[in-house]
Amino acid sequence: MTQILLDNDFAQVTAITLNQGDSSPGNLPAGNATECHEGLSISHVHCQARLSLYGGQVLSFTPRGHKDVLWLSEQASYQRGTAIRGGIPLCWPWFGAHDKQDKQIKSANHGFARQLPWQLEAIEADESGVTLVLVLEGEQQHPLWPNAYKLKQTLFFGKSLKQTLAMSNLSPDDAQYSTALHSYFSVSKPNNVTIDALTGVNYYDKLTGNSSIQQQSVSCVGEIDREYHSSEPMTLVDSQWQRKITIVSSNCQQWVLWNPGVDLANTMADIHPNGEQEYVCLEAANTRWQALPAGTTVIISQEITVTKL
Ligand SMILES: O=P(O)(O)OC[C@H]1O[C@H](O)[C@H](O)[C@@H](O)[C@@H]1O
Repeated sequence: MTQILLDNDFAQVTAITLNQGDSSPGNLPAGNATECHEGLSISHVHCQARLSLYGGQVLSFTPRGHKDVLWLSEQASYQRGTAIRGGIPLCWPWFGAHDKQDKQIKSANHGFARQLPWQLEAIEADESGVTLVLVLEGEQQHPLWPNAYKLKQTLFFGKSLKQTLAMSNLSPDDAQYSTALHSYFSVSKPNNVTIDALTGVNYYDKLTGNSSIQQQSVSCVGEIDREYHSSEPMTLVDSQWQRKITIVSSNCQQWVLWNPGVDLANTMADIHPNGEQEYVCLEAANTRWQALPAGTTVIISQEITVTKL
């Protein structure tokens, strides 16, 4: 039975179950996976959206009159111990592979926050949109990051999507974090996408290990995996779908541009055939260690807006 969590003049929020094969916003899945995650479906006059409590992960955001802004794999796994492929995974408390990773201590790529169940703390809705607060708290979660911590994610779904992540170090010891709001943007084809604001920006190419300056307009066609050192707003223009997605971040020093390309995607069980032709990841990130002193809170955020060309 569908549980309605909020129902007022402006919005309805319902609890849903997510499992494999379910990629349509707001629908109850008919899949037959052995495991599944709890999710929320949001319907507001300005948008439809969906998220997973596992990972505290936004999966879909569809402002009225537009296609979904986010891409979600049809073969995403909804099993514990794996991350959900698509939407906006939260990479925390480290981005990518932990640099102290060794054979003794295994460390998941992109940290543990995207593979833990978050708690829903609050829901509100008014004429401008729906606000949700999700929380993840823990201590001794991982040998490489034992500090007591609290993450508070505030999501506003309206004409735009506003995402704020407050990271608190609750322990008496200083810590460091790196992070990314790892957005998978749904596009007609990576080849049809331009991101002019990356031109002229210094970047580190994870595939070659070299740093360079982006001389011409960047191609979003994979395989590409780069950290651009810029905190400027980005606009991803899709010439075929005649729309642009603008992302404004705060307190993030990099943008990560990633698409696996066909050969790597074919080795990834959770990307459906040709799925890599349907998205570009542009991630608001702090890819290098940042201070998170004992007893402090650091906040990062992004706002995502889609408009017709
Ligand atoms: O497969 P995942 O662990 O979700 O990582 C997917 C990708 O995320 C980021 O964009 C990184 O820059 C890539 O190096 C990585 O391959």
